[in-house]
Amino acid sequence: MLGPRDHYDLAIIGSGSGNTIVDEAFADRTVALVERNPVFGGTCLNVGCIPTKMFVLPADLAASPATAARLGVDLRREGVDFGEIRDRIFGRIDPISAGGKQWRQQADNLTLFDGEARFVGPKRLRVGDQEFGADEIVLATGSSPVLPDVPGMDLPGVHTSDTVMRIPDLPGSVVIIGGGFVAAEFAHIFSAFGAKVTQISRSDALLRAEDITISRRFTELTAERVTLRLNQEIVACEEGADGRTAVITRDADGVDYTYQADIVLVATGRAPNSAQLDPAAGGVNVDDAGYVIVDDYQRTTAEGVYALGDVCSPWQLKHVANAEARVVKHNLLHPDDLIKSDHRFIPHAIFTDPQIASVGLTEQDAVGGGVPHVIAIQDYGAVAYGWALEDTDHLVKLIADPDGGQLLGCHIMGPQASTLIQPLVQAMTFGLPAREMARGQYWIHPALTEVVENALLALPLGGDR
Ligand SMILES: Cc1cc2nc3c(=O)[nH]c(=O)nc-3n(C[C@H](O)[C@H](O)[C@H](O)COP(=O)(O)OP(=O)(O)OC[C@H]3O[C@@H](n4cnc5c(N)ncnc54)[C@H](O)[C@@H]3O)c2cc1C
Ligand SMILES: NC(=O)c1ccc[n+]([C@@H]2O[C@H](COP(=O)([O-])OP(=O)(O)OC[C@H]3O[C@@H](n4cnc5c(N)ncnc54)[C@H](O)[C@@H]3O)[C@@H](O)[C@H]2O)c1
Repeated sequence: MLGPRDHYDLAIIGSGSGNTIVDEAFADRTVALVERNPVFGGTCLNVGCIPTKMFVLPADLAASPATAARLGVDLRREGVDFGEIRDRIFGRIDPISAGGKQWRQQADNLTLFDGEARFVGPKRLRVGDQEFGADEIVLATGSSPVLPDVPGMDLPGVHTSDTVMRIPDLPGSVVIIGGGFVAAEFAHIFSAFGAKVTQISRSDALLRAEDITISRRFTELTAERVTLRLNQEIVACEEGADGRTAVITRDADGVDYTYQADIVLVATGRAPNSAQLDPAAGGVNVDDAGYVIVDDYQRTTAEGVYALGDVCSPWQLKHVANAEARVVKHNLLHPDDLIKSDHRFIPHAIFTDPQIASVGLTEQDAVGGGVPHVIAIQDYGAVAYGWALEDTDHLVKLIADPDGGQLLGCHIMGPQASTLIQPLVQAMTFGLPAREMARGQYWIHPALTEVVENALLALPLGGDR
């Protein structure tokens, strides 16, 4: 490893997507890489996308007896070995994280700093008692869970997604606070594993940022699997009976309720890790929500300082952080030929039950923004593979421009949604109109992709189908 120096060519703060930038193309540059967490590799690898999805797959299997029964197959869930699942997941992830750190420590042009970085002046950083400057700096410090400002959030039974995947045993009961992505995924995981789940949301529907049809139907389906309490504010968490934790809530009429559970998962959003950087000292401006302000080239307001990922991207998605890291990498290597980030058609998927995937405008966006549009809703149950699934609940909803038929928004809820959405993302990104997409290619019969084909054909665009 390169010993600490007073000056580097490049400093990168954060070992998540920031760690993907430096490769052999940077061999002639001195690099400082700073990570405050002893665990290397950031959120996605250690406490985010990867371990959650590794829990979701066994949860899907654990939930499958109910689906199988509808099809005349008697599957029995004999049990879920939570400890075995947890240890298998982290037995795989932890060595990848440790290996990534070791690899960086061996690089002869890079110093790995263990500690929290902050600006002490323009292009000048402090980590612990060490101070150094850098010609260029990349802020890739991610985001952290935000907890409601109520008493009891520090009780031992209260978890966030950072800690809940390493608990010793499967809890008998879980209260989940929140109605967003994290809450949806963990409600599926814990309920499928057999825990009694109570989900509490302060609003009247789950996943309210999704298209209104999806949000409403998902809320109804969730209420069949977990105890769902809507329109309740969190008042406090307290120590409950028998070592459990009590969650106190209040409804719109001022009536208080108490829910007791073995553990509480707080999933009330994430905020960018910018304040600890003392960005003002480095000339870096942040917005009211704390996001570092960047231009299309990922440049901050301070010359030579770039930012990427959750610290500057309200989308808070790994594929966005990675794409922005590729832009920053290019721009560091080619200062005379800068490229822009493309934030036009960013998809996301929520790996809950049922899966949800989406890209582009929702119906409420289109209506609210006065955007001319037509809509098609295609049920899974109306295509051949949907018959095989005996599907009754799931759908594809498309929103398109009535002139020209360009797709404006695509929303899928049901099996394989995260995969089915990809050709629609492709069509939007490359400007392929709906009719041409439907009729300009073969669709494998009777694959589930026919639900996308039929949704495209159902758009009221006029002309021949
Ligand atoms: C439970 C969960 C599930 C998720 N699932 C998905 C998913 O399925 N798909 C998806 O696209 N996205 C998912 N996400 C979001 C995804 O994990 C993030 O968008 C992504 O990891 C952000 O990457 P990043 O590089 O910006 O930040 P991070 O990966 O968080 O990296 C930032 C790093 O910077 C370090 N750091 C912060 N401040 C400092 C400082 N001052 N000095 C030094 N180091 C610092 C942090 O310790 C951290 O290691 C999930 C998130 C969570 C929480
Ligand atoms: N599959 C994926 O891509 C995936 C999975 C998990 C997380 N993520 C990313 O991580 C981000 C954070 O996830 P999240 O679920 O924590 O946030 P979120 O923004 O998706 O949902 C937060 C929820 O908490 C509620 N809330 C906020 N403050 C509250 C309060 N004080 N009291 C009660 N409820 C409150 C909100 O109304 C909302 O329902 C997501 O936005 C997403 O970008 C992505």
